[in-house]
Amino acid sequence: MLQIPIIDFSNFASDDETIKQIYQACTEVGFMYLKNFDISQDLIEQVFNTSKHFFNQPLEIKQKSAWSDEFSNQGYVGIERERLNPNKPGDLKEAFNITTQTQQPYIVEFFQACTNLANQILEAFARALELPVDFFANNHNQNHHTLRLLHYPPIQTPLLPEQTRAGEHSDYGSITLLFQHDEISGLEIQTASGDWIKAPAIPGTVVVNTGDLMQRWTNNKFCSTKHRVVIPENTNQSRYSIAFFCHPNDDTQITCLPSCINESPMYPPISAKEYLLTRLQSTY
Ligand SMILES: O=C(O)CCC(=O)C(=O)O
Ligand SMILES: [Fe+2]
Repeated sequence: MLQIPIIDFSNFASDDETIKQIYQACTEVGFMYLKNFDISQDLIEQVFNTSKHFFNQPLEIKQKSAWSDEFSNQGYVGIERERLNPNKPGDLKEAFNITTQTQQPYIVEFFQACTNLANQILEAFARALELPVDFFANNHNQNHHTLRLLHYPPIQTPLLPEQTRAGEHSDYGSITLLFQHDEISGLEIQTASGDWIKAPAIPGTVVVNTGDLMQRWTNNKFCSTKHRVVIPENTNQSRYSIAFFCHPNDDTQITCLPSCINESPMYPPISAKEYLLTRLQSTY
């Protein structure tokens, strides 16, 4: 049975064994849990508190900072507005997208901490693929990342057929860091054989998954695994999570890496910006 590995990240810079584990996770699962990474649990807790405080406000207040378009891709996204699976009903969640323009103190600090961790992970990926260590990080230095606070409210209305908290999808960017809270899980990932396995919250860890652009870049060596958030048994509880979506620089051409190609590349080159805009346009 396929499992999502838990990898100790503390010695990533010097330990080849860590790099091997990361390579295996990216090629076989597309998901991993990291523990002993450099973001304090206190800071993560502060951001969850900020998130709860924000979503607790009346809808009229939240709507004042409503998401307006995929070009700025920031602000409040109301319940059922987004369909991560465009063929299914709207997702039973609300979200707040944050880019580098935000001023809120804990958020600014957390955004920076996530950027640093993402760069370390990108460095580990480069080593795993025997590329120059700063290959991926150099293509991510213009800060096009998005931090997303997510709230899945208690289910109060009857569900539409096949409606869920987040429809099955793969992430669009290069990597995603996902912080889960409490025991109220629901995150599931799809294995190559099509089964769904649970990805519960594990205290002290961050979930890391590789997105579509990383899959393209590596010519399918690293997998962009489908995942979803299902309705829990106890429908009265809220679920909170925080996702940090890493995006390469807008003008980075995502061209299959020669070292990952056996016969011919599986994808034509595409700029990171063009790919992300196309995907965002299909989900709102
Ligand atoms: O909330 C979660 O656990 C996952 C959310 C997710 O997959 C996404 O927003 O892309
Ligand atoms: Fe996702």
